[in-house]
Amino acid sequence: MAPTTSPLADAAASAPHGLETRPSAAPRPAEPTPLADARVQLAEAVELLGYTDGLHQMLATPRRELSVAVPLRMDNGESRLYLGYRVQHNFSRGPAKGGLRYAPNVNLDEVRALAMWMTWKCALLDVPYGGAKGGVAIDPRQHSMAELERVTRRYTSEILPIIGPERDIPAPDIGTDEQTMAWMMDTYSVNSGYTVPGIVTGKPIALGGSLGRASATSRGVTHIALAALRHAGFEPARSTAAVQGFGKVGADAARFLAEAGVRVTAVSDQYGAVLNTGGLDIEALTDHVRETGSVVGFPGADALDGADLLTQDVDLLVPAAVEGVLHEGNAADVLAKVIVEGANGPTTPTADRILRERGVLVVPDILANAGGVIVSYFEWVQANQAYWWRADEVESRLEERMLNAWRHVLGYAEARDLSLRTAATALAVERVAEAHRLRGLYP
Ligand SMILES: NC(=O)C1=CN([C@@H]2O[C@H](COP(=O)(O)OP(=O)(O)OC[C@H]3O[C@@H](n4cnc5c(N)ncnc54)[C@H](OP(=O)(O)O)[C@@H]3O)[C@@H](O)[C@H]2O)C=CC1
Ligand SMILES: O=C(O)CCC(=O)C(=O)O
Repeated sequence: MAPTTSPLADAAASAPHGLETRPSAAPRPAEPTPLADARVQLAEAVELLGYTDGLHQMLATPRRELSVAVPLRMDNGESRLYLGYRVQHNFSRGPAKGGLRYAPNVNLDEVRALAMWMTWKCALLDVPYGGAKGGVAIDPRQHSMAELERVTRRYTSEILPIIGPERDIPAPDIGTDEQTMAWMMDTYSVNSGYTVPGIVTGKPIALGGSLGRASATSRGVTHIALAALRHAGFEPARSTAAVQGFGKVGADAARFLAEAGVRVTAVSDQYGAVLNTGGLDIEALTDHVRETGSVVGFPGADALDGADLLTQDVDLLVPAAVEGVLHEGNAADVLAKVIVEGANGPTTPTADRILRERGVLVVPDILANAGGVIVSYFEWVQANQAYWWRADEVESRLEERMLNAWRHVLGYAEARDLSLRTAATALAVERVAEAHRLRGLYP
């Protein structure tokens, strides 16, 4: 029988009574925003590549943006109205691709930034997509499964004119999951008159999803984290780590790191953090989160302030929650020597500069968390061919692509004395600009 509440709503319903969300970091100084951060990163790459202002403008500007109103009839009969967005930043290399986020603070500028990062990520990993992102400004924890289904179907209907397996292919992001993708696929298919599995990725396996997609981002983060630790002179089996965010990316990243021998000493979620310097039992912690809805109160650890997670004395820090958590107000206090960005946009340009000056190796989001879109690409290929691969095939192809990209970015950065972020962005931007040039769109 179909469940009547979502896993997210279940978690909220069972969260310890009175638990409040906590800031993910010490308060970030007022501006800039993720969009400003993304634009600074692009400008640095453009300067390095010596591009014209016209090409810079072309690369900076989303090709298509749609804002939609999403009315919701609540279970109690009341009505609400939510705002939703889909931004297609670029499709010069193929259909636009990127996740759908449900979070209360979603806004158009944030979605624009996330869409731009998707363009660079897809180009860097050489998957044949452009970049897109979507969002609805809604807190999924405040809604029943039935309400989330209605919101998802309505949002999908509103953006239907601009999505499609050859146009723009959504996937899960913060606050959405494979059930969300199943509703999107059904809504699109009903409107098409036939089943279109290639319209979304991150679907349930039973609907044509790929083995290995659910854990792909975290596996990719782990491949990169182990390579980066070794590059920085750390033996993973003697290293320690802290992970911010215990959702789809953070929880599995903590598990895979622990399986690789890394001592994961601290993790956090919206409600707070937990610390055990001897190493957290990630399996027991996962059970605790399933039962209570939060890492807070885990009996095998001490309580820690969420903001303090980022400044723990560990070798590796994996921010895997939201943007802008490492900023000029806390970058100097970070003790980790390696940062691997599971989240999109967790480090501001000012923090990047401070961390680089302090010798901290920052592996940027567009490389570190690309495992998700790589296996989304595999899923789309499998769905379009109606032929599915074994889990070990998916995982070995994922590892090969991640490590090839790591070596490529590292080599480019070292040859030019660049940060990994500037190197990765420049490599990606160059590929997108080349596509523009070949298609005749060079201004
Ligand atoms: N899912 C994917 O395949 C990919 C995701 N990403 C990026 O990874 C990051 C996490 O996404 P994902 O794991 O999918 O999302 P989830 O919704 O599954 O998990 C998000 C996690 O972050 C925590 N969190 C949310 N807001 C805050 C906050 N303000 N402060 C502290 N913690 C917070 C949540 O806490 P709580 O559990 O209490 O809600 C949760 O643990 C995002 O930046 C996303 O864009 C990047 C590539 C692919
Ligand atoms: O799997 C995808 O298509 C995109 C995942 C995503 O949103 C991201 O990489 O940020």
